[in-house]
Amino acid sequence: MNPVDKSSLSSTHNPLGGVVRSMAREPYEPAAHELCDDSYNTKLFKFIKVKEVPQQKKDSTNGDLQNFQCRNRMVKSETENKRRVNPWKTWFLVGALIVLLFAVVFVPRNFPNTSLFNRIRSCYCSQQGLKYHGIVEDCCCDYETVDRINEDELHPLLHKIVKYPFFRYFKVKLWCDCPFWPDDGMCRLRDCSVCECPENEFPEIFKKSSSHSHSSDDIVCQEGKPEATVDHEMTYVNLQLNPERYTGYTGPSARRIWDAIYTENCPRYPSGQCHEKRILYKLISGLHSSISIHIATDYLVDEKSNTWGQNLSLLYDRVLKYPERVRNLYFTFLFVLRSVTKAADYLEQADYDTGNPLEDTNTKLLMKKLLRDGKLQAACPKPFDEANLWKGQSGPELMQQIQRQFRNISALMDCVGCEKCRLWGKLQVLGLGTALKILFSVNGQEHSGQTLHMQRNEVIALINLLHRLSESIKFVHEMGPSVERIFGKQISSSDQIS
Ligand SMILES: Cc1cc2nc3c(=O)[nH]c(=O)nc-3n(C[C@H](O)[C@H](O)[C@H](O)COP(=O)(O)OP(=O)(O)OC[C@H]3O[C@@H](n4cnc5c(N)ncnc54)[C@H](O)[C@@H]3O)c2cc1C
Repeated sequence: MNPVDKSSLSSTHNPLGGVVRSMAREPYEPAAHELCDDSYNTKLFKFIKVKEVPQQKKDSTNGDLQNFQCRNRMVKSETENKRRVNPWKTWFLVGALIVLLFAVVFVPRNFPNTSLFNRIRSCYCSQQGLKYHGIVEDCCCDYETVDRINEDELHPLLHKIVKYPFFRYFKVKLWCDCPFWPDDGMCRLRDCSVCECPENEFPEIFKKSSSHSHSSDDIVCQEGKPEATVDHEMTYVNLQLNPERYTGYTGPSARRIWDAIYTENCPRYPSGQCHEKRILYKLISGLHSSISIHIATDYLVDEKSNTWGQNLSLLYDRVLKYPERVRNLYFTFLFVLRSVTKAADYLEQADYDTGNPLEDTNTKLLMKKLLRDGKLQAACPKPFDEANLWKGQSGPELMQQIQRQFRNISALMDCVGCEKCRLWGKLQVLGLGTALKILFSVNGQEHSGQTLHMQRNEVIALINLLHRLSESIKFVHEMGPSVERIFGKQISSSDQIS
């Protein structure tokens, strides 16, 4: 071989911006990457062979390059020999590779609760710096799975379902007296008020009572005064026209209600206390987070020009800054999701008739898809395990205590001083109550031994609540990390200044 012309060593740039190296080389001492780049085989060659090439050969007459090529050939042929001699080794390696691939790709996707893989995954996630990873507390599903399944399956389905007539008309008694204190709430925005449906808008069939598989709705004012239960006070509201969003309802009135809920009806038991006691607090806190998230995502950013948009600092200040509130949101979502899947047989058979055959058939089909979703069942078969709750000697007593507290919380919704907040407050509290009722039931039996039964309004509330929570989870998952980076930094740098 001719001596190498150094000018031919020059590198050129390829059109994609990478560097293309000339083939010619200087007399050879092989570059590190040529002998041991990260390819497994090259390392194998190096390991097996380099020692066995006699040193004199390297320095012999044909020069280093030939030496290297020769050495490489030798290494290869040696390896090939070894392969020929021992084919089991190759098969063993291929087998190991397949098992590894199976373990990394298939098992975690299909058996997300396999503890070994959860551990591997949580290690991986903590390396990625994710704040929420591992199993959602007291639940049977991890954060990553919830995010994935919500984004791919649940949210798109729920988003369609709630638009169908059956789910978009909610029957509500918006004006009841507050049973605890004189009404004090005043909402300053026009957006506080609810636009009620005209008589001819909501499905005729809803007006007729119990000719359906759902029993007729029996809505009384929560303070339980029968004289207040006059049907003309009932209102049908089109939820699609009255979205949950910022209303300007704030100050002492709103604060008083949250305080009453937390301090009197679902105190925050220290962790370590029996988890039945903490459940109600976590459910309400998760719901509170979701309400705050909806305020933040649909906010009146400029009152003068009536411009609506996102308020990310509010999202951070009220929810993201407190990881416990985010965790409670995931908990509440899984709790409600479990109640929906537990009641799957009932909900699948339910009558979604609104007098519009095409839309009603679609509602039924989508509900079936939601209830029997294969990916959900594979990834998170039992989002929450209620089997161990309310057991033991104090079980029945605890259950009654929660029911009592929950009735009080429902009654407090009549004290919410803003119509639209009251509408969504009542709907979501009814949804939570329905979820509890389903999970209190054993094998579809309510406690008196009666078969589980749901009113139409309860089904509407349950599914709309699940949709609200699903939307909040989606938003936190998509926006959370960047909002935390921006606002978390601002806070820590202002902490440093002060
Ligand atoms: C039932 C209900 C429905 C409402 N719906 C709407 C609505 O649709 N649109 C609207 O604009 N306003 C709504 N509001 C008002 C809204 O929730 C706030 O009360 C209001 O915006 C004032 O917020 P704040 O900053 O004072 O904190 P608030 O949200 O009122 O919180 C009060 C206190 O509760 C604690 N807290 C806050 N979040 C959590 C949590 N996730 N878990 C545990 N503790 C928590 C904190 O100590 C906080 O200081 C509603 C209020 C109620 C009671």
